[in-house]
Amino acid sequence: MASNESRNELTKRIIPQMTLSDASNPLTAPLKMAENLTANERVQMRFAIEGNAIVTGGAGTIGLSSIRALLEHGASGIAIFDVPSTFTSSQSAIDTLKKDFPQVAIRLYDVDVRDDVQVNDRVQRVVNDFGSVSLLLCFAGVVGSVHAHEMKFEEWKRVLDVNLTGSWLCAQAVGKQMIAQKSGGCILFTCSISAHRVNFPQPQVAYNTSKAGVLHLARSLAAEWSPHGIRVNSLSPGYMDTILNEGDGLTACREIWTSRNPMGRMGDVEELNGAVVLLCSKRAGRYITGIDIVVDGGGTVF
Ligand SMILES: NC(=O)c1ccc[n+]([C@@H]2O[C@H](COP(=O)([O-])OP(=O)(O)OC[C@H]3O[C@@H](n4cnc5c(N)ncnc54)[C@H](O)[C@@H]3O)[C@@H](O)[C@H]2O)c1
Ligand SMILES: OC[C@@H](O)C(O)[C@H](O)CO
Repeated sequence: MASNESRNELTKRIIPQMTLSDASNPLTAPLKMAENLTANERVQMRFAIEGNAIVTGGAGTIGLSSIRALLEHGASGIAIFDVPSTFTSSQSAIDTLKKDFPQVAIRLYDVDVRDDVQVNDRVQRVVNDFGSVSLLLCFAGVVGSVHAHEMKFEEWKRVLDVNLTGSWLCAQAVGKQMIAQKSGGCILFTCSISAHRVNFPQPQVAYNTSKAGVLHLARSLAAEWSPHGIRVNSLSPGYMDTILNEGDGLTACREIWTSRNPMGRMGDVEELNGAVVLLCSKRAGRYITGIDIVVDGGGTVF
């Protein structure tokens, strides 16, 4: 087994800009826990969220719920990336967040995650506004239920462009910034149980494929960016009780989904937040990278 030092030399030889055991890499620096803390303070510290977060699709149902969890655990700033129409429909929920966390800057950025120019521009604006970015959570996503043999190319492209290419563009723009900051970072993508097995009964070849792509995107970036102190993971929700699962024939599918779930129900978005906090916390999540957490009430066991 290669020692950390010899692995570092090897890594540097192959990819010279990488620095696995650089003292500034938060993933290899010694783990310090402050002394003289109460048990409660230790718990809080373990699950603390540190720094500023960019949250794509942050004005959507799961995005807003996750932002609340990040704020409850100490995030210092939130940049929400979403489209104008969703900012309008979620205006009152965003106002409530701002009222509940008056000490934290919560800023909105209109961005279509499919557009690399927009994505890079908005990430730069976040850096100008907040000074730095420590976390990226990608929730921006669309769903489509069309039979494969009837699907138009535009529909395939719509789903793949938002779910897979959009996740990649945001991760690349933020990852470059994190590497330049030299203080590590954390990226969390949203997959789905459909990244693991095909959704049924709704025909969702583009959606399923996009989410399986995101799963491997997370693993690939975890492998490449650990030497820069950046952890990359993904979350796979099962069927959650959200508007994404209404309309387009999906409401009728709910009975089938719940009948195939050991808990016999859909999930509440709050039930995702334990996994979100674990994966995003600098201490509790420190040795976790390249994994996917499935939160589905056991929906993938049979
Ligand atoms: N709800 C579920 O059951 C479920 C299950 C598994 C995975 N997911 C995934 O979780 C994520 C969030 O889902 P949700 O239930 O909160 O749905 P949602 O529709 O409430 O949220 C999706 C968000 O993405 C935004 N978005 C869409 N296209 C965009 C674009 N081009 N640029 C920027 N933003 C864009 C939307 O405006 C919206 O705010 C999605 O990626 C979805 O695939 C959801
Ligand atoms: O697989 C579950 C989800 O990804 C999603 O809620 C569903 O596919 C939308 O129809």
